Amino acid sequence: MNDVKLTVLGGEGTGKSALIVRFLTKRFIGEYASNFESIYNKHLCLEGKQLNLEIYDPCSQPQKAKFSLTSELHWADGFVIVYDISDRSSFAFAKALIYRIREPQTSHCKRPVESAVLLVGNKQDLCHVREVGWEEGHKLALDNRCQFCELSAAEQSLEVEMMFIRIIRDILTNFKLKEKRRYSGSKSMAKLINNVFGKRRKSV
Ligand SMILES: Nc1nc2c(ncn2[C@@H]2O[C@H](COP(=O)(O)OP(=O)(O)OP(=O)(O)O)[C@@H](O)[C@H]2O)c(=O)[nH]1
Repeated sequence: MNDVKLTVLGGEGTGKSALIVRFLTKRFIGEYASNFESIYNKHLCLEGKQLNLEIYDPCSQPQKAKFSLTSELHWADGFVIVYDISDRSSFAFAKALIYRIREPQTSHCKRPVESAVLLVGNKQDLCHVREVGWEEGHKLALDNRCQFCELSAAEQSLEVEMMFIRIIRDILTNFKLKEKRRYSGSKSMAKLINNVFGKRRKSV
């Protein structure tokens, strides 16, 4: 069974827990205790594969707090970055999170393939008090090689499920890419060794 590790990040009160619970239970629960982090497990079958999905919901960091993400960058195969379309400060925080994830891969988490990232503008039902336009979110995502969608955890169940399936599919694509690179890497290594030792055998 393939393990798929997903971290959900975003500013305080953007709806991270509501999105996760909606995906896991198809229900919307309005209030959650947010002073502890949680890892949720779900088994699902996708693209003919049995998957063990782990979703990490960190206890919220105040948006002004300095965050490192180092452990999340190590652990997660992909990220869902959530902002509230009615709260511009949560969009600025989402931008900072994306830049942190996309900054040149430092040695501590060198990855052969970029992490899969999906930017989500939540609380679309609050469009009457919207502060962040759809185009802004879409541009931020496009400019940083992320997927993008707007939705409402409060009112939409299918869209939330499709959002999670989308990021999981991207992660599975990355797994295939990594496999290919690993295989071609070992193949070229074998060729190199053969060239070196193969030649030496001939000269003896
Ligand atoms: N109108 C509306 N409210 C939402 C939606 N999603 C979440 N909320 C509300 O937003 C508030 C925060 O939701 P949470 O799921 O606790 O948000 P969170 O990001 O996990 O919160 P922290 O863990 O404190 O950062 C709650 O009052 C939810 O009822 C939505 O799609 N629409």
